[in-house]
Amino acid sequence: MESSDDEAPELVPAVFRPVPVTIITGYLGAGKTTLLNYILTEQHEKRIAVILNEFGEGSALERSVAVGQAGELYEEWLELRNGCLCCSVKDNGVKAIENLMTKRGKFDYILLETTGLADPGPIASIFWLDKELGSDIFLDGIVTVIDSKHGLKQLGVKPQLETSDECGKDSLNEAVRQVALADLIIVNKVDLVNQEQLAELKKEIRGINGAAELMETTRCRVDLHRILDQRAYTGSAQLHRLEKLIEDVEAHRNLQHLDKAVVTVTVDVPRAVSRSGLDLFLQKLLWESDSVSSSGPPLSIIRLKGVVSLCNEERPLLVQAVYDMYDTEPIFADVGDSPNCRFIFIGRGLQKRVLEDLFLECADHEGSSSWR
Ligand SMILES: Nc1nc2c(ncn2[C@@H]2O[C@H](COP(=O)(O)OP(=O)(O)OP(=O)(O)O)[C@@H](O)[C@H]2O)c(=O)[nH]1
Ligand SMILES: [Zn+2]
Repeated sequence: MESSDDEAPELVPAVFRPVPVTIITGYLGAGKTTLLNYILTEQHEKRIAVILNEFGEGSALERSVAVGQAGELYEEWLELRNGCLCCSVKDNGVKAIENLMTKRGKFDYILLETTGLADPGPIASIFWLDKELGSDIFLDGIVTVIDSKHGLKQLGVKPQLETSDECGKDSLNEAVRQVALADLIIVNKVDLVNQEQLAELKKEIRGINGAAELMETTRCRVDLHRILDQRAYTGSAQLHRLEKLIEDVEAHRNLQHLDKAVVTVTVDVPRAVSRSGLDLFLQKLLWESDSVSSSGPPLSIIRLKGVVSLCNEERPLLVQAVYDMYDTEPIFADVGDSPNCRFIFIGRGLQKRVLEDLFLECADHEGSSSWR
């Protein structure tokens, strides 16, 4: 067949908006699938795609399902490579999402359920690492479900003995990592415990992550508006959110024990920072943490959020990190005459003073930085 120049294209490419992804994590049996099903049946506004990441015995399959408004399902099964969970999860996660993206336009939200033993960090980082995917989708937030009855035991009230696994990553209890990385924590199965047990668990959770929102549920029945569209990793709303978070963290400060493995610490400095100073600070903190604290326990960051005023810039910068990866985004907010830099750090071996000193040491740094 011949084609002529004046032939009009039959299809005009649709303009898609980036799709938000909410990661649902939580220890074995906490209620992740219950939450997923609840969301799928309760909400009627969005067309939701689901990626399940079940590493069951024998059948290592990853499944992604897109649910249309009319209830129709689009299913996708992906074979998972054998091998170490934390190493393969990124590749497979990317694969699952890419597969799903071929059905773009059929859904406007993605829920991703991790296996109960997964560290959500590597999965969350997919959305930052892959710039191509980054224009299609973005991380909306991490929701961690906790079993009220077994949560304390799973968190290991005493800090775990730290050993190394094959991946060279020291094995911090996965349940603790899930709590540390959460933007929203659902304390589920409250029907199975009494008030004292619940209070003790909440205290433990707050001791680890003082910055996440916390909700109590039975069968994960929650107000869906508080789960979906959190925008925990993007946008100007973060400034106000962060202010509130810092208040919350400070309010829970007395719950934090020094011997705790993972804690939340806030730092608030009433000054601006140079762009290269900020990069230097983040790089030292996240990539060269061994050299940061000379005394005390080794420092490691699991999660970081911050809003900083930059020298010679009107717009402040939103800073986010998950483990050793960080990202920055200018936000629309007026810093006015009182520039400042505020951070929330969640991690191990964190001392407010050490973090403040490191920041001040880097703040005026001028020079080229190859990383932005
Ligand atoms: N009593 C009680 N049981 C619950 C509640 N929420 C969930 N369950 C039950 O707990 C069990 C585990 O729930 P799931 O939703 O499958 O948990 P999950 O986190 O997806 O589990 P895995 O995927 O195996 O890690 C199921 O039998 C649920 O019916 C609750 O609030 N109270
Ligand atoms: Zn499940």
